[in-house]
Amino acid sequence: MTEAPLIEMRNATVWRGSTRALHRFSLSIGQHERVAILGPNGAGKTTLLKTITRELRHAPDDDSRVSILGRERWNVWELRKHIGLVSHELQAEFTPYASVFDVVVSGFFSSIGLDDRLRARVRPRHREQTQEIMRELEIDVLADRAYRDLSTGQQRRCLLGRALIHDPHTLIFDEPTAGLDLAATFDFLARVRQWARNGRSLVWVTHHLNDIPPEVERVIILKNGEIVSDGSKASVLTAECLSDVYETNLRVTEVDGHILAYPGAA
Ligand SMILES: Nc1ncnc2c1ncn2[C@@H]1O[C@H](COP(=O)(O)OP(=O)(O)OP(=O)(O)O)[C@@H](O)[C@H]1O
Repeated sequence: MTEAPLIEMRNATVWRGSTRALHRFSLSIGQHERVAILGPNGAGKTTLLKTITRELRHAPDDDSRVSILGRERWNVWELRKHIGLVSHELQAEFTPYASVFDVVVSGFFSSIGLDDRLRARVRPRHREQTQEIMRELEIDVLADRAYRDLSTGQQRRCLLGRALIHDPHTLIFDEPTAGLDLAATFDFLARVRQWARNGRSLVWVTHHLNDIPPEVERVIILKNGEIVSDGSKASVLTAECLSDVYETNLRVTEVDGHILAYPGAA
C-alpha cells in the first residue's frame, strides 16, 4: 500500500480576513520529505503551515481538496500527535507563571502551558517523558524556572521539547531561528539535524538561507500566495531564481551543505 502524503492540496484557496493568502494552491509533500519553504514577507508561508496544522481551513470550492496524512477530517488534538510545531510566534503566548516543565509537558495536551484542569491530568508517564526530553535538550536543570525569564535560545529549546513530546514523524518549523544569536542558532540547528537524520520529515519555513538544515532536499518558493519555484535545493536556490523572487541582485554559494546568499554586483 502506498503511503499517504503529509499534505495533498488541490486548488485550495485560503483567506486571512479579506486577504486571499493562498490562491487555488496545489502542492503535495510526502511523509519522509525534508522541505524548506521560502518567500518574501506576506508570500503565504505561515498560512500554508497553518493549513497543514489545521489552524486554518481552505474555502470549500467544489474542486478543492486538502488532505493531511490521507485524511480530510481531523481532530486537531489528534493531528498534533503526528505533527509537532515549533513557531517563534508561540514564544510570547505562555503566561509569566509557566515553568519550563509546564511548557514542555503541555505538548501532551496540545495546549499552551497548563491550567489547573490540565495540571490535574499530568500522569507519572507524562512527567517521566517530559524529564527525558528536557534532559536530551539540556533544559532539565531549568525545569522549575519561569519560561519567560529564559534566554530566547533556551526558550526555543523548550518549544522544541514541547513539539517532540509525542515523538511525531513530522516537525514543522516557522522561522525557528528568529531572534537567536549565532551560537543559539547553530545549537538549535544541530539538534534538529540529529532528529532529521533519523528519517523524520521536516518542513522548515525561514527567511535565512544559511539556517536551512543541509538535510533539506527540496525547496519551495512562494510569492503572492502561489508557488514560483519547487524542486531540488540545487535547482531552486540559484542566484538567478533568488534574484528574481526577491527583486534584487544576489549571488549564492554553498559551504558544507549550507547555502549562503550575498549581494551581487551593483
Ligand atoms: N490575521 C490576519 N488577518 C488578515 N490578513 C492576514 C493575517 N495574517 C496574514 N495575513 C495576510 O495574508 C497574507 C499572507 O500572510 P502570511 O503570514 O501567510 O505570509 P508569510 O509569507 O508567512 O509572511 P512573513 O514572512 O512576513 O511572515 C499577507 O498578505 C498577510 O498580510
